[in-house]
Amino acid sequence: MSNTLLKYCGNKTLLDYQISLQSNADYIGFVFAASKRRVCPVNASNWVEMNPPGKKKLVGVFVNQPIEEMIDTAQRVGLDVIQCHGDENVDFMRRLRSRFTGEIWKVIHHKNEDSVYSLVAFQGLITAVIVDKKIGNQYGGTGTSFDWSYIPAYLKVSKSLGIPCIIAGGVNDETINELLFFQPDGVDISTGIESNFRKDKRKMTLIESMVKNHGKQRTS
Ligand SMILES: O=C(O)c1ccccc1NCC(=O)[C@H](O)[C@H](O)COP(=O)(O)O
Repeated sequence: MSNTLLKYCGNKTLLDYQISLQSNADYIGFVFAASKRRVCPVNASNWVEMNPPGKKKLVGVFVNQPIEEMIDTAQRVGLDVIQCHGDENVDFMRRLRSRFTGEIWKVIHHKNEDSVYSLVAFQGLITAVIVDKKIGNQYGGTGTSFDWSYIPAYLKVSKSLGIPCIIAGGVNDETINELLFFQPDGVDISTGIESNFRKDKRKMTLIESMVKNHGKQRTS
């Protein structure tokens, strides 16, 4: 079996969430930030109450939002992970760390080599890093990849900090084999598991078989 962590993000309806629940994903994400995938905490909390996530962990995605809002949403929905997907700085992350006992993930929007080393400043404050692509004021969910030749550098730095490195942006059934070649710790997908803006079970199954087969090749 592959040990690559899998997160399915941007679950926008009860049906999306139920489809993700039936998948082999480790993490299920809700976007609580400005986005076409934004969900309201009351709806997400009702869905979770009706369909408890079992062993899967719930992730809330936020972009430059107040800590109080993150904590309220985390408590209401029962989030295991707060994912800061904006321009949150070290001081903000330190304050969040002192208020939230669960996992905290921080995005790095890859621009250039400096982006790789910007991760070091968050040492001790975050439990995983997500590397993603930002386009204009679209902080995530763009369906577009950053320059993957930088992945080995991100993996090296995150390993030295003792945290997993999760790759996001433009991952789908046509690109995932190329990504798995780099052996990331985790993969985060939103657009690539959708058809007509709704989560697609068939695409998830295809991606999961590729992740599983890749794991087999690595260990045999
Ligand atoms: O998904 C969004 O709409 C979104 C909007 C604003 C900030 C973050 C967002 N998504 C965060 C994620 O974790 C996505 O899975 C990640 O950006 C990858 O997206 P995609 O390229 O669509 O697979």
